[in-house]
Amino acid sequence: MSMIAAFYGGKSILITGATGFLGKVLMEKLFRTSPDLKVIYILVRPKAGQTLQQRVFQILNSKLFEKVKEVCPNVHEKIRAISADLNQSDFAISKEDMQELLSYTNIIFHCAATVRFDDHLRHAVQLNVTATQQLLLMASQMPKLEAFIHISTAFSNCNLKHIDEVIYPCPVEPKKIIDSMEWLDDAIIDEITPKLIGDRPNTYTYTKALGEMVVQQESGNINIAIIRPSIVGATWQEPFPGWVDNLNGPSGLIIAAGKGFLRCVRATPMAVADLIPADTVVNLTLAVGWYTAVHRPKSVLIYHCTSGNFNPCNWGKMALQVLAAFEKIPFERAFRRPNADFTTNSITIQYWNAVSHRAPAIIYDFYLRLTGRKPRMTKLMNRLLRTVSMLEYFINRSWEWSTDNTEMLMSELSPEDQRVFNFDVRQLNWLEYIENYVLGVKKYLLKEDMAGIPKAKQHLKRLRNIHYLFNTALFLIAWRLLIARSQVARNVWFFIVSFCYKLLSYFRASSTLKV
Ligand SMILES: CCCCCCCCCCCCCCCCCCCCCCCCCCCCCC(=O)SCCNC(=O)CCNC(=O)[C@H](O)C(C)(C)COP(=O)(O)OP(=O)(O)OC[C@H]1O[C@@H](n2cnc3c(N)ncnc32)[C@H](O)[C@@H]1OP(=O)(O)O
Ligand SMILES: NC(=O)C1=CN([C@@H]2O[C@H](COP(=O)(O)OP(=O)(O)OC[C@H]3O[C@@H](n4cnc5c(N)ncnc54)[C@H](OP(=O)(O)O)[C@@H]3O)[C@@H](O)[C@H]2O)C=CC1
Repeated sequence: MSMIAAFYGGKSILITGATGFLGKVLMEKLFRTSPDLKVIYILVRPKAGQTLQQRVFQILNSKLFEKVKEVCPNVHEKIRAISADLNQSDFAISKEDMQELLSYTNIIFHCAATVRFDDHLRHAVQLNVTATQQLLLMASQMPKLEAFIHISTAFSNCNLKHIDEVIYPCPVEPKKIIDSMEWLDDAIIDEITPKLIGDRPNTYTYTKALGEMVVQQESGNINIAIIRPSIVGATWQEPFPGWVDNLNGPSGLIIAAGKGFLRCVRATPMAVADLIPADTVVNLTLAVGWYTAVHRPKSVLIYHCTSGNFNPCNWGKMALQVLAAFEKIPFERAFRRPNADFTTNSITIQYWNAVSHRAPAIIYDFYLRLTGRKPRMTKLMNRLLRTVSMLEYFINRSWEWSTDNTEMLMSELSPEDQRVFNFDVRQLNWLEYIENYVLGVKKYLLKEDMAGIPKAKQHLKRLRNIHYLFNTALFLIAWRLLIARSQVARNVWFFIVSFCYKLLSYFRASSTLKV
């Protein structure tokens, strides 16, 4: 019997960010392995014209929850969606709901965050720092609370090369930042943002670091732990391989590459691609929840959830694996054939962006205009290149994360728990994982039918022929223009033609002699 699964039995669990990518996988695993848990409270905001109930209904009816419904048929009775907006004071939770949360919650998993790299500092601070502070205040009033698990990111200290499982202080205290956001206007915040984030690449990593400081400062008597996952990718094994439901991290780029929009990037092939499957993060998170509640460590323990030091794979190798997966599982209606060129040179990437990305987009838009349709490719390409430029920081560097706490926890688990809550990525086969990832992107993000694969392969063949034809025509035109203008080019051309002619005569003569 799994001790961790048994631990969550009968518990009231509060999850923030349960409608997000990681939150859903966390909720699914909890219901599947501990169907006898009492209730999961989720803080949800109404969104895109959907009520809370509609949002919960949509989640429970997704493919992700198919297995859960078998082991926990009354799952919908065990989810209690609470209307909340983490941007509001007291999260805009009603008095009755707040009272219920304070009275019964045993465990908190704090997953909610803004993960946008370019979010305005005010908003990023509100969600990633102030909301964390407010949640800790709530937690301090919960008599039955056993553990508070905060999800941060391995990149909260990406300004360092070697990162230990400790909290590194930021120069300006989080409380001062929170206060200043209340009275500074947007223009001033914009001006001071680069100074505040310093050598971090964006407001996301900076505010996640501030969030960790808040956790440490406000921990009081609460049993707290912090999980720092690296780049979270599709599920590896559970509930099934390849599940993914948003474009963050590599998923959007896999689409862009598979559809042939993105063919080259400024990336370092040898840099470590520290991807971590979502189910691995969730397994570690649940194990940490159990360990923190049962063993009550004296200080806030931090757990790195990374793959680099256990089972490293670099971007170069990963891109080749992605390309190999596209051969087997092509995406429908690709714009161009997938390709993966890497350069670290900023001039080369400018050239490639012009020739390989912008020029085909402009030509395609010209074709759309000619055929009476609205041009859209140039706009799409510009947005894609902007996105890629924001990810460049992470694909041109390698980091070392120490994993002493994570390894310690692994050794504390019983063999059964190590199996049920597996977070040992040494067992991960990257080739297999990437293939399932690409399959998952095709099925769950693009919603493409597997039956369309032969047609997609045909389409790629056609694109390859068009590519060869186009290049040959371009070469002949360029050469013809050159010959018309340059004596040297003409001499080279006549030399090549006469050389080929002589070679042909020689072979013809020697074959006649043999006969
Ligand atoms: C698995 C291996 C990968 C290999 C890739 C394929 C290789 C094949 C060969 C290809 C050729 C070369 C490619 C090689 C690629 C090399 C490897 C790249 C791997 C990618 C590495 C990712 C690194 C991530 C680092 C993360 C570190 C921190 C991790 C965390 O803690 S948090 C989670 C990370 N957060 C995010 O990812 C959020 C990022 N997104 C944003 O911040 C914003 O969306 C934005 C980029 C600023 C854009 O904002 P906008 O206001 O412009 O609008 P919007 O958000 O509505 O989106 C605009 C359109 O762009 C689409 N989109 C959004 N995100 C992505 C994305 N990550 N990739 C691609 N496209 C994205 C969005 O859908 C919109 O589309 P539209 O509606 O059609 O306009
Ligand atoms: N994905 C990744 O690569 C990594 C993620 N992480 C961390 O993991 C955690 C989860 O990330 P992930 O699941 O990928 O992110 P998502 O963007 O998928 O989910 C974010 C969640 O936060 C909720 N949320 C955002 N704003 C509010 C608000 N004002 N009120 C209530 N809820 C809100 C969202 O709700 P709604 O559905 O209403 O928008 C959603 O449920 C984050 O803390 C992130 O920093 C760490 C490392 C890597």
